Amino acid sequence: MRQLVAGDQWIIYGGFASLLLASFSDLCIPHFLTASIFSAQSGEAMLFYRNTKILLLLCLSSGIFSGLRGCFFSIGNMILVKRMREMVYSTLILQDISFFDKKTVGNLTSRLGADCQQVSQVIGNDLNLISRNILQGAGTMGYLFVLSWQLALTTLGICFILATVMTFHGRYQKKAAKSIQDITANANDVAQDVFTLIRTVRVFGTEKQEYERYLKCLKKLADIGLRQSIVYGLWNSSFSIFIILPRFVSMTKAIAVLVGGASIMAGHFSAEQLTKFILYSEWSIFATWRMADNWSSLMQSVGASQEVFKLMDLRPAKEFLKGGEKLQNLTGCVEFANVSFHYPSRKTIPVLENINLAIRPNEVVAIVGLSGSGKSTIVNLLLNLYEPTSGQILIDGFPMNDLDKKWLRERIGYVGQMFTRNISYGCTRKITHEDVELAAKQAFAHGFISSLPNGYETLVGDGLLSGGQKQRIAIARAILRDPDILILDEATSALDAESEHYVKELLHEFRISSKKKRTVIVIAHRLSTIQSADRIVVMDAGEIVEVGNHRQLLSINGRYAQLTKRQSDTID
Ligand SMILES: Nc1ncnc2c1ncn2[C@@H]1O[C@H](COP(=O)(O)OP(=O)(O)OP(=O)(O)O)[C@@H](O)[C@H]1O
Repeated sequence: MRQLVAGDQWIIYGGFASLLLASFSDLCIPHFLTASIFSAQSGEAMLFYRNTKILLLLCLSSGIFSGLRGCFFSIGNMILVKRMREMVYSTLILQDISFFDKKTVGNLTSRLGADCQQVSQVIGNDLNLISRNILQGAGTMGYLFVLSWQLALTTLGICFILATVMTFHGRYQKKAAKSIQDITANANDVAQDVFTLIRTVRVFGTEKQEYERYLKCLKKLADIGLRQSIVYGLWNSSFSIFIILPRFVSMTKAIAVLVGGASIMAGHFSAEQLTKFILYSEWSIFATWRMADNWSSLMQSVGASQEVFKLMDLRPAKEFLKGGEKLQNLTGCVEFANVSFHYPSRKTIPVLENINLAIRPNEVVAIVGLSGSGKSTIVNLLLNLYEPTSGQILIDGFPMNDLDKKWLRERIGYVGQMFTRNISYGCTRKITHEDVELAAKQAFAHGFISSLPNGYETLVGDGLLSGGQKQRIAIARAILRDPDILILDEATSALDAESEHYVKELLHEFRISSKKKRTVIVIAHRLSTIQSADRIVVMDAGEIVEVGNHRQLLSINGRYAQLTKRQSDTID
């Protein structure tokens, strides 16, 4: 064994000072700034080993990785924002809009929050720590083999056992994390649902049931959390078997002292080498353990981020992939040629069957029929929210698929059943405040808008306006867009009789007085509102059963006549 020589005391003092500084700096100064110089490992190193090159290298690598950690955190945060952006964008432009029929808003917002954070955790923390520990573990293990391959094999065996337990533990954590994220998303769904429908909940007195529904999700979460803790405890105890009370009594140390002591007695090994060996082996085991810990965290993140990646991989709608043709002049001729359709979420149930319908420019066509007969689905296809399963839709004689979808949508005005957004929403042409006000006046919305505290600057939320007011805003929006094809889907259902009368007149004038041709498609349950339409299309169970004007349809005494009679009976 090497004797202490002059100057060694400075190494010992330096070691102590370094350890003190390391403890102090860990408390007061960001770790990554100090770790490279004053890490606890370098203090230990100076105390016990003098300047071994490998040790310095390890300390340096530890420092560099600690330093890099700050950068990784920033990168992680940047990636978090990027992932959130990508997820929202890919969801907004996705081709299969029926995705939203399966996923709820609460579910998506949960993915956006918790799941995206997990993705950033992988990048910002886990990957960096794992690579640091792999480097440290491999470095120390290499040096252990240089010191004594027999003793190194003992340490390698322990590391191998830890790595095996780590693999199983990691797999479990990945599964558990996925379940946790899914259940959290469900819990968010329940909460969102209840808060959105709070009026219904109050009216029906179902507060307790809703609370219990939420509690059920939380209980599931607590169960998984408990199982996770037990598994983590088992994993930790497997480590403690090898390192009991870290740094004091160690099983590895005991084995090393036993085998190493025998080697020293036999003169194959020096005491200095044994000391180095014990500390290096401890270091390599700690590196394996830390790696395993980070691995399980990585697996948790991977499990939790699966849904985010699935969302980002959604196929975007065609209009976001390719342009398509823009017609110079759109006359508003719409033709459904043998169109059949079923919703992607209900593939076995046909909603439209062999629809053939040609709508001429400047024509007002009303679509009527019982609830669920497929009226809104026709509009959904025309708005290109879905694609026909067979057949095609032609616009001015061009297959709709070949046209630039964004351009086409700008030319379609849509007044839906309940849609709350400001008047200028989605209007691409240049407009002034006067244009907005004029449209609002024409739609009989100016009066109530002016009485709002912020007037035209009001942000329109769901709870602010009545059904009729929302419809008037939607009509004003359609007027402002000045579309070539106007679709009114139950656009006047919530209006009082007087407003409805004026709005109907306005829409009529809007079509006639305009210099350009404008096609109007109206869906209405109240048949009195569509009597003046040029043609009325009667639908039943996804098929067109009658076409003609009001008088013609009454004279054939078919489905339309039946519907009209039932409605007038109800009124009487
Ligand atoms: N997103 C959807 N996913 C699956 N099925 C749907 C979807 N939307 C509508 N359906 C189904 O398609 C059929 C036609 O619905 P659609 O909304 O077109 O009827 P409608 O005639 O407009 O009814 P209403 O007059 O009540 O608005 C119905 O059976 C309905 O259940």
